[in-house]
Amino acid sequence: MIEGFSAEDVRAAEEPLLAAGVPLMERAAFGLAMRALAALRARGGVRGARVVVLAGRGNNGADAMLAGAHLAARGAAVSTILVAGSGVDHAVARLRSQGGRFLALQDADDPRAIEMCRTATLVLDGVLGTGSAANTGVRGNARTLMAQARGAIASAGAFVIAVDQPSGIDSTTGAVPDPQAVLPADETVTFGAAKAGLLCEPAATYAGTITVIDIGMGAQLTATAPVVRRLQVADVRAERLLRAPRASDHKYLRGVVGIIAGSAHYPGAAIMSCAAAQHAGVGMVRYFGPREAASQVIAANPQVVHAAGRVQAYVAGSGLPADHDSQAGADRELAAQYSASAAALALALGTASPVDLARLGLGEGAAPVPIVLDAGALTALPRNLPAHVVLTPHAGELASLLNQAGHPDVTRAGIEGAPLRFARMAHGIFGGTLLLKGSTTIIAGAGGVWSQNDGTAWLATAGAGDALAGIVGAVLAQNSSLIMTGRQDTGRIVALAAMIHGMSARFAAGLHPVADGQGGRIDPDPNLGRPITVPGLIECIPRAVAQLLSASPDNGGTIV
Ligand SMILES: NC(=O)C1=CN([C@@H]2O[C@H](COP(=O)(O)OP(=O)(O)OC[C@H]3O[C@@H](n4cnc5c(N)ncnc54)[C@H](O)[C@@H]3O)[C@@H](O)[C@H]2O)[C@@H](O)CC1
Ligand SMILES: [K+]
Repeated sequence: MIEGFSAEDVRAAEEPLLAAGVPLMERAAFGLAMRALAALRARGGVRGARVVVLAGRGNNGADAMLAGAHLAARGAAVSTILVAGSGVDHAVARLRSQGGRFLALQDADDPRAIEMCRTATLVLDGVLGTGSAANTGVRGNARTLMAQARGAIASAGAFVIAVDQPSGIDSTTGAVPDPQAVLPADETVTFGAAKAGLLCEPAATYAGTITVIDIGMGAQLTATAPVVRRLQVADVRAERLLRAPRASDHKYLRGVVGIIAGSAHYPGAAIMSCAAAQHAGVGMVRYFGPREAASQVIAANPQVVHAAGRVQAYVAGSGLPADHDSQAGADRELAAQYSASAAALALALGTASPVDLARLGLGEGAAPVPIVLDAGALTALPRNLPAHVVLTPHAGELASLLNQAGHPDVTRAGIEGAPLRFARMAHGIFGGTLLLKGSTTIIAGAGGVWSQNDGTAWLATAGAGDALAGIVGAVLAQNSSLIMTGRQDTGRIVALAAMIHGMSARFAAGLHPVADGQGGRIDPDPNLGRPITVPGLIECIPRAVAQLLSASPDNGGTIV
């Protein structure tokens, strides 16, 4: 598990160690230098390599310069641009003593600074760290330089390491107030613990590979709640989050998912959602929909059962239009789908009427089960939903939900610029467990916030969300009794679903899974991969499940 902390909490954890004289900065700089050396060795060697240090006047710049001194001692040509005109004295002196050269920036347009960047092999971005004013981005001369240097550094093909964080991002929220002045990094070498903002969009896009350098403050943070967590392959195994079939299992014990999706006019979402759930390893998928749609679903997935009856989790709304009234008025099938979806939500809330239960093929006294509300089911939601009601909007759908909830100014673009903030806000309003789709998936629930980034940009394709809804339904069904008895956090299980979805997409794109953080690294596969289709992704779900299951014989959960 990767835990992302607020900059404030990391700084608070550092304080007692600093007071005790622990050389945190030396440790940070040494770890940074080791990563920089590895990057240089992979690019033709250290001796004679041209390293450019962009140093602000705070400790972030000092870290970068002290690392620069290690590199200079090993033969690299290290040039430092002091973007604020000066820097921490002892770090300047150390680097100078190793032969480092300096340019104290007085004029933001100084051509010498851009020229240095244009010929760099490696750039260390040490302009701003956790001490920066969060909501402004880089300012002054430093801003002008960063904005101009981006192009020069890109044309040099230089490897960029962000020191602690890319300068100008909000390391707690992941906001990027001034994207034009942020230098995209190939790697972020962060100290002590991952900062939450590195795990959240849009900042995550600028961070590249994240490497956490242990500077000995882990113990200080154990009592601190992380802002976000990220589930990794090893956690799924260690916590036995996936249930492998047992010899004594039959199909009902392996989880049954009920899918209320699509219609005769919109069968694709139902086909994909059912197929995804089936491939994720449940015992049965029941399809709730009109006969004509069902025949298409079954033609594509012959094992799907078109009969109402008992399930351990529902998925409702995929492939159903959001504007119920205008659509359903003209289409009786859609109207029936909406009312089945409403009945399943009522069951989850414990308020189902006999008519609702009959619609779902259930008898009196049927117990609540988890439900996923997707696409057309994401409208006019009640508040204070229990955790086992999972909402899976994309940014546009979340904007509509928040607009309906009395926040007319919230826009899709606004949410994309601050997904963590809006996911928390929506969870605060609606309760339940919220999965906000995006290049990084944010899950906000009663047990905290998860940020999963297991996929690939190829995943931005129609139908990927339908597959996700099916996978979420499958893992909820498999963990239904644990969730409904409070023995498992719904958010953790939804994070697992996002992980299966992302891994499947990477396999379909010919990529390896995102590397597992061993040695403190989160390493994306450098290959670009290839286009994927949603059926291709679905075919790869069993491979993702198998990888996550290995060494995870049984989660001990019973599905009833
Ligand atoms: N506190 C500690 O014990 C440790 C801190 N470390 C490093 O120290 C960093 C934090 O250092 P600081 O607190 O000195 O802060 P920073 O180095 O992040 O920056 C503070 C300085 O930047 C300038 N500044 C602030 N906002 C600005 C803006 N918007 N535009 C341009 N300039 C701006 C200010 O002049 C201020 O002096 C961490 O990110 C990490 O790199 C590490 O050395 C590990 C130990
Ligand atoms: K930085």
